[in-house]
Amino acid sequence: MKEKNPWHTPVTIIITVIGVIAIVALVTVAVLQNMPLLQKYKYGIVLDAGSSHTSLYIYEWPAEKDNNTGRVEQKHSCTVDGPGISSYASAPPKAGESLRACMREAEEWVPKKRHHETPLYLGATAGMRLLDMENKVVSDKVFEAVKGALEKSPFSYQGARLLKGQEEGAFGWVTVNYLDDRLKQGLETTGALDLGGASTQISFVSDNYDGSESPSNSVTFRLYGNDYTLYTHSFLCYGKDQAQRIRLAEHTQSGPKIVADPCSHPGYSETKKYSVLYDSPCVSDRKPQGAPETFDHTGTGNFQECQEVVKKVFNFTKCKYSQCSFNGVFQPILQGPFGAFSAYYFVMDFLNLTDTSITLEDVKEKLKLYCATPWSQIVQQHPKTKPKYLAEYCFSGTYILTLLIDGYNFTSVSYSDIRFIKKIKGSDAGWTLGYMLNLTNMIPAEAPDTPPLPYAGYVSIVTIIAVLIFILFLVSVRPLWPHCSKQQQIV
Ligand SMILES: Nc1ccn([C@@H]2O[C@H](COP(=O)(O)OP(=O)(O)O)[C@@H](O)[C@H]2O)c(=O)n1
Ligand SMILES: [Ca+2]
Repeated sequence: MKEKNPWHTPVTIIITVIGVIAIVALVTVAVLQNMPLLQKYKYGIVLDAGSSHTSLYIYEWPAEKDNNTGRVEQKHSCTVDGPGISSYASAPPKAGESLRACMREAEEWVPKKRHHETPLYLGATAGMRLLDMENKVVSDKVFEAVKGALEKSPFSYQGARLLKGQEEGAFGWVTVNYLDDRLKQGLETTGALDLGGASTQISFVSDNYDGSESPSNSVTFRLYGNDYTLYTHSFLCYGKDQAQRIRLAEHTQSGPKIVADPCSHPGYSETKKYSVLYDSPCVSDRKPQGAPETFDHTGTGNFQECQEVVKKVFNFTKCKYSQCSFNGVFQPILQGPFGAFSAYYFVMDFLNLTDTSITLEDVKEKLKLYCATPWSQIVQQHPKTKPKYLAEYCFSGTYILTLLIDGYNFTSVSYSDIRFIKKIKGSDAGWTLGYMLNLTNMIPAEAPDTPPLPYAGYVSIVTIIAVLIFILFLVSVRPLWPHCSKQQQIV
């Protein structure tokens, strides 16, 4: 008669069932507890009130990772119809109204339940800096109008203010390096070159610059545990639209009726008003006395002569520092790769010159041919581009080369370190993202604590260990298994 082991059936079954349930529960709890929360997103909105136009940017990031890195992305952008807010000096309320369509668009892009917690910022740059210098009362009225419009939105309005040139340069640098993932990884940084309509910024880190020479050009950051001393400078009036005015002011000092301009195409001819040309603090003190009301702006299309005229916009004579860029402004030795965005990109893209593997000599040759092309041909080749913009690419291309080479001291070798960029990983290069990251404290000073294992590795290890424990357990209770009991009996 078989002797029945009183332990083996009910006990092993119960132990096994409890063991399985315990392991499943352990793994489930561990996995659920540490699982990234369902992907919920947060949003931030920044309006870039530039001299020529206003753009609205919506940024998005996973809700549980406010403090983490490389995750903020541009979700949408909207270009405000009409000119920049500084152009509404004679009718400030219209500056506020102009923002309405883009604000509505933003309401559609940001999920309704996030509206009230979405920070909304407006930063104004050189157009408003000039208006502020010209007429503070009017610039305050324009700010009041845009504030009124933004306060009415369902978002969490955080203020509309004039950015300092230094902030504009530094936040452009933060944007470029954040998007390139250079800050978190502590890699060599990329310099930032921003060309606007009314001002231009250059920002870079140089081993030769510790901030002691010309401290007003230094901005220090501690980001992800790394210290940076950034050199930055903003040249007011050296955006391409104001530089164009300064250059034409050179031509019109004697108040002529006809201006033969080497930076305009042969056959170009347009009647322009002296009062409009000189309506800017960048040139208003040079307005010729007794000039006629208008002048005929005609083109001769000569690149070399255009270069000569453009060079006169810069003052290279005085420098009280160890070295300067221009106008007596300190600049350390250029270092590292550079990203050139905004109008640098728009102009070079139009001229098919964004590829910097094209040598500087070839770039000049191409520009020479372009400037010499008759205006009628240019208009015919670009039927969709507004003639107002089309008329200026020869000047703008020449200005960009002169600013880079003669102004900032790029050489035919270091020119190839420049990348002309519009976007990095889907987000526009510009100061807005860096501005928002700073104001929302989204870049920590110290490197964030990261879990020692990635999530998938953690789940795998918990599962493997649990299964191993279970197998060990089964092996340890093996003598209680039915067939083992039998074998013991036979022996
Ligand atoms: N599609 C575009 C958009 C802007 N732009 C130019 O890019 C510049 C942008 O300057 P901005 O409005 O940001 O002016 P700032 O306040 O930065 O000086 C202006 O000169 C525009 O004419 C362009 O050339 N093509
Ligand atoms: Ca700008």
